Amino acid sequence: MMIHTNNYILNIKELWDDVPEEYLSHKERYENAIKKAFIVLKVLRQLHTGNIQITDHRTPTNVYSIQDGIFRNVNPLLIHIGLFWSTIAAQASTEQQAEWLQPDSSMIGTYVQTELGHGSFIRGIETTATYDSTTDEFILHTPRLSAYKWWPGGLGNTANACLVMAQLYINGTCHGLHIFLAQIRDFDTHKPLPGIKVGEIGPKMGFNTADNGFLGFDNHRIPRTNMLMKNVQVLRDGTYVKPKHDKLTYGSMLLTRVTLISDLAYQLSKAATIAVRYSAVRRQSPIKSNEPERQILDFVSQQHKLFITIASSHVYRVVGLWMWNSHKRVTADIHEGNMGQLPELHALACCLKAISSRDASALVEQCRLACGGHGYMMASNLPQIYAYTTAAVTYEGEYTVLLLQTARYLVKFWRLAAEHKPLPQNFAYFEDYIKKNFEQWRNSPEGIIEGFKAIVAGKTKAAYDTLQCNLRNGREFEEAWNMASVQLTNASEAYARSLLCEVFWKETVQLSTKVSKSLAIVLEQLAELYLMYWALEKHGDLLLYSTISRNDIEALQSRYEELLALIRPNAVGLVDAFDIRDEVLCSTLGAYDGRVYERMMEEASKSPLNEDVVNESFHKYIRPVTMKNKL
Ligand SMILES: CC/C=C\C/C=C\C/C=C\C/C=C\C/C=C\CCCC(=O)SCCNC(=O)CCNC(=O)[C@H](O)C(C)(C)COP(=O)(O)OP(=O)(O)OC[C@H]1O[C@@H](n2cnc3c(N)ncnc32)[C@H](O)[C@@H]1OP(=O)(O)O
Ligand SMILES: Cc1cc2nc3c(=O)[nH]c(=O)nc-3n(C[C@H](O)[C@H](O)[C@H](O)COP(=O)(O)OP(=O)(O)OC[C@H]3O[C@@H](n4cnc5c(N)ncnc54)[C@H](O)[C@@H]3O)c2cc1C
Repeated sequence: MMIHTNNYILNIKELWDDVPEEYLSHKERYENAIKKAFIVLKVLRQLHTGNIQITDHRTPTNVYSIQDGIFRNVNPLLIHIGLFWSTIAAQASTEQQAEWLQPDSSMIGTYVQTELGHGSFIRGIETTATYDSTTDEFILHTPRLSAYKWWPGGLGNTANACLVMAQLYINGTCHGLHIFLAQIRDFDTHKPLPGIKVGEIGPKMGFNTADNGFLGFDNHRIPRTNMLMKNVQVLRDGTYVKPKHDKLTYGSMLLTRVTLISDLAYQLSKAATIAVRYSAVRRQSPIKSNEPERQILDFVSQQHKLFITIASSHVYRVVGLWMWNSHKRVTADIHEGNMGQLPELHALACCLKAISSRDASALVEQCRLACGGHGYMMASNLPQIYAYTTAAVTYEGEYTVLLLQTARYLVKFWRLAAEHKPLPQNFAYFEDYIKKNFEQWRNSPEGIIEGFKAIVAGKTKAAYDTLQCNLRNGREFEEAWNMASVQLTNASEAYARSLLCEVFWKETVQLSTKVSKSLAIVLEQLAELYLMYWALEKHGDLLLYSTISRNDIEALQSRYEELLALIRPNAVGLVDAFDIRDEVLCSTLGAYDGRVYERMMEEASKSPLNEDVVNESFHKYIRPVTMKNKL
């Protein structure tokens, strides 16, 4: 069968709600979401097996973006689709993949890593997998309360299998963290298997249909062949065959961090679409007293809030794709046994995941605030987008923890520079900074990129010097590192920003040669706006570490304001170009037709509190008090 994905899915009636999700209980929400999840899964499986083919020349990610509208919240199978299968595909041996990756598999899985006691510091994970050579099995065990798995999406009620991260023990020796496939519920009855304690963790700020769960093992046995064995093996006699790199087990986190950058770009484009369209419809106060009230989009301060969101969505789309391609390249190298590029990819993924999630949640919130009171309504969908986006600052590697990973990488290169050892080309600017080869400031995108590199060098130097000073004062390395950690995270953040500016500008300039002149102008305006915005935000750092002057900053401010005016006529066109359907935006404020007030009234009429003209609580609680007072 040939289908157009959007039309096909939009026509599946059971996927679309009559009653807004906010009015359902926690349990009803899950049940509604799981019904839809299995309809979506069926479509994905049909696409995968080729039973249905799409005519819109896109990939299953098309289904992924439409699902934001279907679920409004989160697909309870997100981790099953996004992490369970991809981890098996990346880390299981060919034989294991042949057995487990069947399109008609009974397994509904999840990725079970975090515990009540440990999330960031995964070496501290306490769940054990002990090899029993007499039976050729691993025994999974939760030794204490803090070792209970806590958080995995889909675990609460849905999954019947999972990939568990546990400490591997063979003959009393701990070999560190490894991944094991464990069945946790009966495929037929769905009851937890003996030795399994599993449940749901309760309501959260968002992700309320994600079915996050807890899990404990009481000496639960699984076959030896259930350890994921592509990169590392345990043989029948208990021999441990080491991986080529001991962090290959962490590969799923790396991949998800890379994927997330593009997902956050998409969330930003949704928020920008809602806020810009609303700002074109909403009129509030005249600019000159004798004129009619103006669209709030005409206020320059409103443009300042919104155009950076449009630009940031483009930045993360471009950089997300750039990282995706790097990941593909490095993975191919790893297949060939070359691990050389893995540390760089890890360092980039860490800081870019951290900054993209932090930027995205701040900008989504900025869009919500830019919609005034109406942005506070659930029906605007901005609160839900915020709750979804801000979770990404924490999951898949907490913000600060990831920035500190990138700092390790920066400090290594700074040490090389300080010791006058050869540096890779992309860190040659460290040497320039040490030799005080400062470029004359240029008020241009290229000049700003150079300025950001000077900030990275200056902040890495400051962090490194503090670290050395702490060491000289007799501190042990880890303690000295902790004492310098504020400066270290600052250096990482600056590094991420310089990468974002450089990659976005270079890719935009390249893209501009391939599109029409009029489109190229707008794309370059957006890219320039992004660079100017951040140069102004970080002007204090530029003054500290580059050769910028006060006059240069004033000139940047003028150019920035000029860019806001240049982008204003295209603002609505730019968000329309994100091409997000009303059914996906789910917003009274952001629909294409601009019927904001009509939609708000229509949505309000769905409130159960409007079902009765007089709510029965009046008779029970209000009247006895108010009537008594009258007497
Ligand atoms: C229809 C649907 C279709 C598609 C969907 C597709 C995609 C989905 C898209 C988006 C997903 C959206 C939503 C998902 C929602 C929720 C998902 C949430 C899932 C989770 O949260 S899973 C749990 C994640 N947990 C973490 O991330 C924990 C964070 N902690 C760590 O990663 C590590 O502990 C650490 C990196 C902080 C430190 O590790 P360590 O202590 O073992 O290591 P050291 O600090 O000692 O470092 C040693 C050395 O190793 C290097 N290193 C560390 N990690 C890696 C790595 N991953 N790769 C390579 N190298 C690594 C480190 O740099 C050190 O090197 P050095 O040379 O010594 O400096
Ligand atoms: C919505 C959601 C979905 C999730 N889904 C899954 C899932 O499917 N599977 C799964 O396994 N997990 C999942 N998680 C768990 C998630 O990965 C962890 O919460 C995350 O990795 C952070 O770990 P933590 O909660 O232990 O935070 P902590 O590490 O306890 O962080 C608390 C504070 O301590 C600071 N801190 C911690 N260590 C350091 C350090 N070394 N240096 C400096 N500061 C430090 C942090 O910066 C932070 O400020 C999910 C979480 C959420 C919120």
